[in-house]
Order: sequence, then structure tokens, then C-alpha cells
Amino acid sequence: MTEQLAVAVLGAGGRMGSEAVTAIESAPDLELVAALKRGDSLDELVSAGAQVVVDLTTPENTEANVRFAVEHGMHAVVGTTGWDEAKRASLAQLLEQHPGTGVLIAPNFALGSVLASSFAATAAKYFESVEIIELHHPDKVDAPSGTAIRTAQLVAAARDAADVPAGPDATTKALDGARGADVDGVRVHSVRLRGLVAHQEVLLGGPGEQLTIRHDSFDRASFMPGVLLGVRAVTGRPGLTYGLDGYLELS
Ligand SMILES: NC(=O)c1ccc[n+]([C@@H]2O[C@H](COP(=O)([O-])OP(=O)(O)OC[C@H]3O[C@@H](n4cnc5c(N)ncnc54)[C@H](O)[C@@H]3O)[C@@H](O)[C@H]2O)c1
Ligand SMILES: O=C(O)C1=N[C@H](C(=O)O)CCC1
Repeated sequence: MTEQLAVAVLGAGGRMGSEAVTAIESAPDLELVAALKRGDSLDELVSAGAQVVVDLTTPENTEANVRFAVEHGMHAVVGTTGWDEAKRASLAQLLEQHPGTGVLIAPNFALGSVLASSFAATAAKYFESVEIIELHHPDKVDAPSGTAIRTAQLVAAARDAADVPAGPDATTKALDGARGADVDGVRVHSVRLRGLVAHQEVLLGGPGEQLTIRHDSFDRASFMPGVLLGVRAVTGRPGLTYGLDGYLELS
């Protein structure tokens, strides 16, 4: 039998972390060697011999956690939000000093969500208008969601590459926030509602028509195939990968 990959979870007491612990424990090729909660020392990752660290913590803590992992020769799979361009650039620099070490930052692990964002980017240049509505549970601390930010970035890059002008918008008078957040020129609207898990709609409008690309995560089980895919693949993907789409064959 081939050796199991030693995996640690950070944020093991949280909604996603507890689900990831169960998924890793159920995978025959993976061994859960540490499950750290808030307040536990990161040194436990080293003493446990973790090869891959899964970070599902909070936007304030994730950067320090991941940098610690890389500095100690561990690969990391990161689902936590808050990784803006400056933090990613700084991490990429750190990874240059640790050749062979890989980090995956995945704003969304659900394969359907990754596909939906990719489809939206493909469609974006064919429509005058694009706006995003993301809808999540009310215990979420960040807005817009990491998924919506990533989707807006992909959509904006596709429109820029095709020289598509900004979408029409005659608004000159609006209450603060009424038109949502501007992410690279794409309007993103955030809904927080009890009963929801994680949902997103990309609305694409042209003369007389609308295309809506919607994805729903009804349960956090939806994220686990992507977490496991990331854990298994990251050891062979040195450097920084932003988006699970980087590990899939999407074009
Ligand atoms: N990429 C994805 O597919 C995906 C899916 C769901 C959630 N998320 C993101 O994952 C993050 C966690 O989401 P959640 O719903 O599980 O939140 P949560 O609040 O339920 O869990 C976070 C947990 O991390 C713990 N924590 C904080 N700092 C820690 C540290 N240094 N070490 C160990 N534990 C620490 C907290 O005590 C908490 O238990 C959020 O940023 C969320 O947006 C990503
Ligand atoms: O529940 C959350 O929090 C989620 N966070 C990620 C995001 O911000 O996009 C992924 C979806 C669920």
C-alpha cells in the first residue's frame, strides 16, 4: 500500500473545518495528523509531521498560518477568504524562497461554482451588462464573498481582453450601497439571509435578453470534493495557484 499523505486542518472547530476533518478522515489515502482550533499552537503542525495544511480559519489569521506552513516546508490548501492581491504577491515571493512547496488559494471548492465562474467569464464579452449577486448565510463575516470577488475579476479580465466597454448605467443619484460594491468595474451585491449556505448569480444582459448563471451550495458537503482534490494535487504544484480552476482542465 502507498504511504498516506499527512494532512492537518486549521480551523477544525469551524463550519468548514469540521466538515473537512470528516472528509479527510474518510479518505483512505489521507491521514489526519492534526486538527487545530483557535488558540492551538502552530508548532503542533511541525510535531505532527503534516505535509499538507488545510486552512479554513478567518481572514485575519489565514496569512500568518499559511506563511508559517510554507516556512516549515508544508504545502497549503486555503479556503479562507481575505487574500487580496498584495497578500498573494507577498506569499508568491515567499514561495520563491521555498521551491517545491505549493499553495492553493481556492475562493470556492465547489466544482459547480468553479465551473459557473468560468462559464460567466466565457459569456462576459458577449453582453453589454454584467452584475453579480452573491447570497450567503448571515454568520459570514466578509462581503463581498471571495467567490464573487474572484468571479468579478475573471469577468472583468475577459471584458478587458475583448475591449468591451463598461456596462450602461445612468444612475446619478443613489443611496450609499444601492448599486453594490465595485470590483474591477463589476457591480457585486451581497445578500445575507438565514437559511442560505452559499449561492451566486451572474446576470448578463443584452438587448431583449438575459442569461443567468446560478450556482447553489445547499450543504458544505459540496466543498469537500474540491478540498480533497486540492490536498492530493498541491504537492505536485509548486508555487502559488489562485483558484481551483488552476487544477482543472477548463478553457
Ligand atoms: N473556499 C471555499 O469553498 C469556502 C467555503 C466555505 C467557507 N469558506 C471560507 O472559509 C473560512 C471559514 O469559514 P467557516 O464558515 O468555516 O467559518 P467559521 O467561523 O465557522 O470557522 C472558522 C474557525 O476558525 C477558527 N480559527 C480562527 N483562527 C484560527 C487559528 N489561527 N487556528 C485555528 N483555528 C482558528 C475559529 O475559531 C473558527 O472555529 C471563511 O473565510 C469562509 O469564507 C471558503
Ligand atoms: O460560507 C462562507 O463563508 C463561504 N465563503 C466562501 C466565499 O466567500 O466565497 C465560499 C462560499 C462559502
